[in-house]
Amino acid sequence: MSYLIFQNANLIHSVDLNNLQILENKTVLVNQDTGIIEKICNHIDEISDQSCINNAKFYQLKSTQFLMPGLVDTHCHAPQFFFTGTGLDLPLLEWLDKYTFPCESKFSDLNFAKKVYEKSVKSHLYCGTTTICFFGTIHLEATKLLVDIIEKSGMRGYVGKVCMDRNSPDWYREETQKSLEDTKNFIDYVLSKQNPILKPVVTPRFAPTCSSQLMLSLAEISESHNIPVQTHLSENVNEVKWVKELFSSESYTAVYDTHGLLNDRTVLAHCIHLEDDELDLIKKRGAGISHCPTSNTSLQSGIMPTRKYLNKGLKIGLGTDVAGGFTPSIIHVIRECIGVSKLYRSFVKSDEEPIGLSEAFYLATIGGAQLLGLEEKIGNFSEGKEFDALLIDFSNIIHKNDDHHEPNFSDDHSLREIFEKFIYLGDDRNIKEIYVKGLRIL
Ligand SMILES: O=c1[nH]c(=O)c2nc[nH]c2[nH]1
Ligand SMILES: [Zn+2]
Repeated sequence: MSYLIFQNANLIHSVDLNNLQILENKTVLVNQDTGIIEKICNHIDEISDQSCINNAKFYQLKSTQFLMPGLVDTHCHAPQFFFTGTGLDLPLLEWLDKYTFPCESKFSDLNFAKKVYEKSVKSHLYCGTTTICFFGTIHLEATKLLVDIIEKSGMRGYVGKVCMDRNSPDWYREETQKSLEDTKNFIDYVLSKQNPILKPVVTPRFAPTCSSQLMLSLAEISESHNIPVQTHLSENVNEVKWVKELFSSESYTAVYDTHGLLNDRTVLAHCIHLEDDELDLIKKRGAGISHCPTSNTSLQSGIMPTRKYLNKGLKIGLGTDVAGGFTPSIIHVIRECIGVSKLYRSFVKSDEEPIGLSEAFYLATIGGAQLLGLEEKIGNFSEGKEFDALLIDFSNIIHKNDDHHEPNFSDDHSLREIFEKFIYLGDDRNIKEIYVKGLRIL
């Protein structure tokens, strides 16, 4: 057995939605073979098994450093990295036609796919994302390649081959049967890797581009393999109207439910314009929501009423939704989550408390883990969980604006303040090391 022992470690993590715990000067014992955090204590003497200590690699952390859980991105499009930061002048349906479908159609070319996917995966990892839930494209081989690239990176990856058999250009659309066969082949491919940190996801793009037959059969595949589902729900008012027309349905959420796609493994991106009965249905089925505020602002989609959903007890994680969202950074999405909920309070509902920093951080870690069914494994530093962590250093970084980045831990600022500064002012340059399941991957 090999072990890691961190000494003088400051740890910052969420215990629950309202409880950000800051632990100073701890000793952390991680078993690198299992990836599990075996002990968090005040002093190495409290580790009773001497063989752990004899087989350990020691890290002495500085007072300017802290460990926080790896970030969870619960909704993102790997191919759209190609046009991130461009084409944000249109709302959803027009944006899909003008920018998204033309870009994604290029992933039939595996050389192009390799080039983009390597950069896409790296860009998320560098921002501190250790678990990511990706949409690929409709192409089987390119989406398999995406899985290979994630595996090589060492990240935890949930990946779906996109399914869509109508209402898109004929050069970016599948035959229903081929979509189903490729989905099954994709699932077999990922499962055959027997890699516990990789999971296939059944991925109907969204109701407008999926026939009833496709969605019903995808639901069966998800059920028979016990595999998660990801899709988009209620992002844009014209989209909602279109879905109601296409399916003569009382609600958008009911469309997924009547096709068997709503269950406790389902990740629903956006969920902005939902009626109360739709929220009740999502809750009843145990499905959860990926909140993507950066994207929602960029595509003029609206503001998700996060406080209301939290009060309902819905599962919520955060998503970058690149390239509707322009940044691969979940840290940035934390800021946006707080920012849009303040706007919501100012302009929509003055009696709803905005989301605070501790809560947004919870959503980016434990919330995301819950949404992906990983709450027993990751999300914080409880003993017995797997060690997915970022080592943050707020010193020794050459930033052009050093005034922001050279606080003195012990003299001028509390650890809590340093943490807040990192969330609002920090970036990938402050992320010194990244661990997944006990292994250093960056
Ligand atoms: O933000 C989004 N990005 C997409 O690619 C997409 N497809 C359907 N609905 C979508 N929403
Ligand atoms: Zn999306």
